[in-house]
Amino acid sequence: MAFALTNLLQTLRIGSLGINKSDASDAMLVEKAKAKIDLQLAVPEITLEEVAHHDSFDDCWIVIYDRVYDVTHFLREHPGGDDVIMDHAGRDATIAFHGTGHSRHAVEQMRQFLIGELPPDQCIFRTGQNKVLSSGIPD
Ligand code: HEM
Repeated sequence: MAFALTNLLQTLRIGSLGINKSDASDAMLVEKAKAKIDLQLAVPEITLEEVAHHDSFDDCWIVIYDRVYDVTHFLREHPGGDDVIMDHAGRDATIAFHGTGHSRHAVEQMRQFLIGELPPDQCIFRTGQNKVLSSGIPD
């Protein structure tokens, strides 16, 4: 299903380059397809208390912008070193992550480690007036 939707998105992108198609209707279809893909990426809620249990080199979760990432297998490959991530193992690493000024590539790479999101009452970046506004951070 995801494969089919990806194909659809690619087809529409090519179509909207100008071959007799309404850009507006293309855009609408793309938005609908994206929404379906987003639904498929839905992840479970994980509390900060649960995250705190995963604070070791062999089992390392971190929170970035209210989302939970299992970076256990990424630690050794991290271009910035394993120690800087281990400093935040089992905890919120948002400020450190953002302060380092990670590239768009890093933000994209992060998606593959996503395992959950904080419950709404523990979110501090994506709730109420505090919606994340930084460019490059996943929607
Ligand atoms: C899943 C989470 C993370 C991913 C996918 C990730 C990815 C990357 C990547 C791809 C780079 C190379 C430079 C770039 O493209 O921006 C990098 C560098 C770096 N990262 Fe991360 N990172 C993550 C978490 C963190 C955290 C939590 C810290 C905490 C301080 C951190 C600190 C650094 C540092 C210090 C560098 C080196 C910057 C430099 O030498 O210019 N990263 N990271």
